[in-house]
Amino acid sequence: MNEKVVSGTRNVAIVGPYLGGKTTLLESLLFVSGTISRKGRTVDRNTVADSSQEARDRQMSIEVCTASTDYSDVRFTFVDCPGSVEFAQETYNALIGVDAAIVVCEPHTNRVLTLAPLFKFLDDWEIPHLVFINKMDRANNNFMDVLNALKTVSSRPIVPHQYPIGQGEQLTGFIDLVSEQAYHYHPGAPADPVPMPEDLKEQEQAARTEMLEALADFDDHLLEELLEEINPPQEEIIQDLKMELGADLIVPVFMGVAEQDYGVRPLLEALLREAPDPATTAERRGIVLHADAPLAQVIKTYYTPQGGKLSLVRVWQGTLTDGIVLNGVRVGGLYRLMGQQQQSVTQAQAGEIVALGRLEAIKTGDTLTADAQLATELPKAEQTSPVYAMAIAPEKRNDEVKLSSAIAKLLEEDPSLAWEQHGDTHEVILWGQGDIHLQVALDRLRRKYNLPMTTHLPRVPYKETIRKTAPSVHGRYKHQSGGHGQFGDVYLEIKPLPRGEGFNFNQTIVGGVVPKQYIPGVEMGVREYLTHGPLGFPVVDVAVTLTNGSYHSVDSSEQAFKQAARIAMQEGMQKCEPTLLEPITSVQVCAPSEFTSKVLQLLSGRRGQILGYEAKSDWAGWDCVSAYLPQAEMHDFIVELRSLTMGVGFFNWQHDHLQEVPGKLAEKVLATNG
Ligand SMILES: Nc1nc2c(ncn2[C@@H]2O[C@H](COP(=O)(O)OP(=O)(O)OP(=O)(O)O)[C@@H](O)[C@H]2O)c(=O)[nH]1
Repeated sequence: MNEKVVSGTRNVAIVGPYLGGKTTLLESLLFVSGTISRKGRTVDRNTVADSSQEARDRQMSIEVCTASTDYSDVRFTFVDCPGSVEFAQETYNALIGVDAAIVVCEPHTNRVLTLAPLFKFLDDWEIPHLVFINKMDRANNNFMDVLNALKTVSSRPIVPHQYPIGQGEQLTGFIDLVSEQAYHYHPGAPADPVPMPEDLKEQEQAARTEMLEALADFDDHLLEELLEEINPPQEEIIQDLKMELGADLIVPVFMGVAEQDYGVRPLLEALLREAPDPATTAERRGIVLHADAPLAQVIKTYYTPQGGKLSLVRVWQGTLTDGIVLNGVRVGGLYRLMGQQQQSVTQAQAGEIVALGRLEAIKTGDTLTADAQLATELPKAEQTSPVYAMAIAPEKRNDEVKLSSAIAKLLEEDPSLAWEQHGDTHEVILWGQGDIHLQVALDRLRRKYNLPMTTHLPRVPYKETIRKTAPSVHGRYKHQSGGHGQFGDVYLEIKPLPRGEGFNFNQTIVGGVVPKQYIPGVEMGVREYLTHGPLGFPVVDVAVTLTNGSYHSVDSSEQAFKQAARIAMQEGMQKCEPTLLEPITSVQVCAPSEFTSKVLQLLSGRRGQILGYEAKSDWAGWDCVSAYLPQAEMHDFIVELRSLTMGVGFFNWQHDHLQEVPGKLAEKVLATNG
């Protein structure tokens, strides 16, 4: 298919907190630029993005979706990203491949904290971004107050680019602070220029001065003009906005009502004028352009409902063509995506975002080259660690064999999932970022792979140990049933070991009372018994010594000694005061410092042992609390942590040690697990 020739490309991510209106904004951007003639609505489940059944069912974005539109001879590829924290990894992986990001937020000062992790990521990765304050028809906070609140979560200066005329339901238009031109919004049509409202002149001047002063911090010429009270020419201001946004020095702020297309054309115009082009982005990322050498990076992997694999890539340099071999794999199809629709293209140039077909064994984040010599890995977004688990099993037993390959594909599509088959509980555990995240994964297993699953809370992998020594326990196995019989006879010492020492087996046999060839049988019998101790759990931190025994020259065998050892263990362990052990994780919980006392309470309320807390070194205004937390208390810890911290708190964890379960609680655990 012949494609329209355009003079430039911009790849722009649409990011921001949950339900801020990102998908609606994309719909509006496609509409005002003429790519779609009728807008869909998320409630009607007919938008270009959020086109998967899993997204439509929930009326929320669950993965990145791209759509392109040509505007004034430039091809914009927008990447609509999910807002829910449970799908943040999707957003981070995609942000690596764009030239700029529009941060969509709501005009509420008390919600800006939800932007903190996103701003942090954008700042750390130096991704040029601007803010679009959406839902201005619902604003109940003053515009400048929202701006000031935004300043508290951004390390870059927040710079007004527009000023609203009216507020909330009274919103009628905006003033462009560069041209000082006022506009009147019209539903479904471009805004009309109108005279500047007299009563807003003062506020407009104040906002404009704020913008110019912020720009002048990076431009001495502009600073001089301001000091000499010279009104700088518009071209100079636009040039500064372009340079300073492109270098991620400032964050310009726009506004509107995406649902009514208010403010969307000016946003598109600003992106056209001021957003950095792909070559500038590549240069800033330190990618030295060799025009002929293809270099791309995967920012998302999809498995289509038909089962085909698509790798969404940012082409950093060179040209990709269908059939090209990248990282040793032949590309089977080149597509531009419009939500779930694929449009075949013959080639993709440096700076484009396209989907490549059938790149088996290639993962999200991978750097793709045609020439192995050039294969230096481009940096990729850090992997978020899984914090929420569910045990899963196929509804139909025969499906067990299909499960691992289906899960492998799920993980390719969504690298923030993880899975394990637990060694002790034998459960298949699916790990992710929260309940919705895992429910989406289960829906995909059912729909795409015809694998309906049952779920339950993962069992806590309790273990047990002993408190006392049994110095000499006797086990005798004697069996006579025709032919030759079975005879094994042992004395064992069972002793507790310090925590974390595991298990060891010794023998102090003298005079061959238990012949050497039978001793491995004894150890086997002991080990087998210890997989399931008197309380029903695997036994740890125990030493068993074979001290004595006897044998029969005809009837003894390794098997008989194994049985004898089991008998001794069964009897002896009861005398050793078995006790229940629970896994304790070491957690690091991070949240804005205003929530630290709540985090401490949350941990203590869940039997956590606080080890201390300190300011998070790489994040001003955030604290990290270190603690030991019983794994039994971790299941919905993230849910409560998020609800206490406006959704921004997170934690990392790892198994640390085993610890005795306190008496009363142990009784409860044994009553429910026994
Ligand atoms: N009043 C008002 N509502 C809006 C506006 N823009 C979007 N909405 C509504 O806000 C809700 C969320 O919009 P979406 O576009 O799905 O939000 P989103 O940011 O894409 O959602 P996620 O990607 O799931 O985080 C929908 O009900 C929209 O109709 C707006 O400008 N004004």
